[in-house]
Amino acid sequence: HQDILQPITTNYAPWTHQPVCTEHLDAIDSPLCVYTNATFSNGRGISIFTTPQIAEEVAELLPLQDPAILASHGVNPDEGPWHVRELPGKGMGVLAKHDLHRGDRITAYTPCLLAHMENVLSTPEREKFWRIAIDQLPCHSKEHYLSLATIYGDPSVVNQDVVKANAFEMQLGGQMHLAVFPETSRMNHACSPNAQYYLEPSLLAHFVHAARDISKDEEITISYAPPMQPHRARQHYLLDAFHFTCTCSRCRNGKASDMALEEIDNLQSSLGDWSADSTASVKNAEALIRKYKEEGLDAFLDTAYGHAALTYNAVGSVRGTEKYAKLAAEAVTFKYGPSAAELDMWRELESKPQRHSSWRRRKSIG
Ligand SMILES: C[S@@+](CC[C@H](N)C(=O)[O-])C[C@H]1O[C@@H](n2cnc3c(N)ncnc32)[C@H](O)[C@@H]1O
Repeated sequence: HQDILQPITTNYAPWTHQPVCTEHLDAIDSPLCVYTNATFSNGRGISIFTTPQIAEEVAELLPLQDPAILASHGVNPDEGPWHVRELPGKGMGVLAKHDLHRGDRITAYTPCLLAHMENVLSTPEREKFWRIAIDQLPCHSKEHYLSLATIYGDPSVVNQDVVKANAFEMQLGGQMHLAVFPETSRMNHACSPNAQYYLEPSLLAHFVHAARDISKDEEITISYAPPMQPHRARQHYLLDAFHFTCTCSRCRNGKASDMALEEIDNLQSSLGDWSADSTASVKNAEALIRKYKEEGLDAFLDTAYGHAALTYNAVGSVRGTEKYAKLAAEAVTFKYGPSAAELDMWRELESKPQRHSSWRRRKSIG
């Protein structure tokens, strides 16, 4: 009975349970196994359904090697500047506990489930393994997971249903995985969201920051759908993937929002045209930023700020370049995280505008 009484052993370290595996799957040339660390991050726990090779890579990541690393990055706090409430027509939602400023961190959490994206297993087979993954989590995490929203409401596939309604995609070991972050899962969608998220796979974490100022008791929203797609395409995507009809401000005025997108598109084409007869101008760059803000697209301003930085540099304005390269870097950080590849370029442009290939390239245009 010793084994039964002590199911948690160190034999599989850092995993606390013996991995449970499928047979070899030819399509991915590997089995997939459930790996659980039930003590992860002060007993929050984490279960990963992935290949043995990727599990080895994950086991080497800092959060599994050094228990203090997540806390030092402010990940998995006990509480944050938000609370959950029932909202008319949306189920639960997340509201701001107090006023928030653009750039403030809202949530930072690790997932309780990470599952390799595949279409090899049958639905019942996948459910069997994902159920083991969730069952092996500490009680409070399992309960939290099973309390989340579902799409179909079919209890026989509840573990997949929760993933369908709540998962984000996270790249691990070169393969896409689905990740469920229970706290962040309560955030609803808006096509003009006031918050922006990014994933940091090296920390196994998901971060959300305010994309503009948010008032106390205002709902905190993120975008589930590509925000620059036309109204019909966004609606279609949300209905198909999440089974709801979006009634956000941009969707209530679908025609106006499509016209604004067209204007944005035209301005971006003009600013991206480096030929001699380009209509690019700093006036157009400023108009583009205004248009993004009017549409509530603050979370996606990196593109507009980037155009502005290059346009100001192209007419030899160091001040304009510095201002917008800095804002572009900041917007990129909110959207892709502090290790985003584009950051170096904007920082370089901000510190040495004259060295950039765009310097005075349109010196005749004002
Ligand atoms: C990730 S969950 C968001 C939290 C969810 N409202 C809850 O009660 O847990 C996704 C589900 O929330 C609902 N939802 C999200 N955004 C919505 C919106 N803008 N309008 C209506 N329902 C929404 C949909 O049912 C969707 O499938």
